[in-house]
Amino acid sequence: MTAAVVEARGIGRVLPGPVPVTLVEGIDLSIGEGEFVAITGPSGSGKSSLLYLLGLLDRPTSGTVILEGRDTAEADAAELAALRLSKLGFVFQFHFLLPEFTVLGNVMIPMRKLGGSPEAELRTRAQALLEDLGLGDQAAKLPSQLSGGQRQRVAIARALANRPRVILADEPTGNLDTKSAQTVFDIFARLARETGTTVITVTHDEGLAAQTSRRVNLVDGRLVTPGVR
Ligand SMILES: Nc1ncnc2c1ncn2[C@@H]1O[C@H](COP(=O)(O)OP(=O)(O)OP(=O)(O)O)[C@@H](O)[C@H]1O
Repeated sequence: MTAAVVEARGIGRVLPGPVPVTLVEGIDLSIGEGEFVAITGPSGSGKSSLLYLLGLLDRPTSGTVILEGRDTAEADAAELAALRLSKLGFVFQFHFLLPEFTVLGNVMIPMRKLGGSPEAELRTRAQALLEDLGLGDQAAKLPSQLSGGQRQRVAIARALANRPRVILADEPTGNLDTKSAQTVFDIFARLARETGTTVITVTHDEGLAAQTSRRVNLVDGRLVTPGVR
């Protein structure tokens, strides 16, 4: 078996307060290279919370997340930010593209942040990513000139900018029509299959979840095996 890319060891997240709120608890997971995983479960079951923990956007209050064999429990905020920038790519329900930047400019933002390559090389790589996602002729446009489905594909290109090991997506099709939603899942499946990128996506769409290679089902913040209560 190949080594895990992302591993959760007994992770839980409790929001402190007079009445503490448990978002997730006791999650053990090991996700390998090129897996395409759907996190499913009823509304409020903790899907987004789990995704944020796996994506190092939030810290567990118990347990730990291991990324490519590295225990992130001791990492400080700057180290977590560096890991997110270089190893992870995020796609959300809303595209969060910067409206004043062109499509190409948006894809180049994480590349510039990471640095280390000449501008011309970044430009070429961003253009190639857009072409790969069927957006080659949209590079000079502003996000406002694109359709919702195209904007989400730009957001995927931006998530792929620094060649992440893992793409984490939170209801990436929640705002899209059926056809655009299918395109997003086709892209994810191809990325996983052809490039070995691990894709972890939250979805409440059963038809889309069925297209992934693995389901992680949550009920009340805990993992359950589908069909077993
Ligand atoms: N900041 C917060 N304060 C209080 N409760 C919260 C907070 N964040 C999340 N919760 C609660 O924790 C639970 C898990 O939330 P989470 O968003 O992870 O669930 P989800 O499965 O992604 O839900 P949905 O499908 O509706 O997006 C929910 O009951 C939610 O209301």
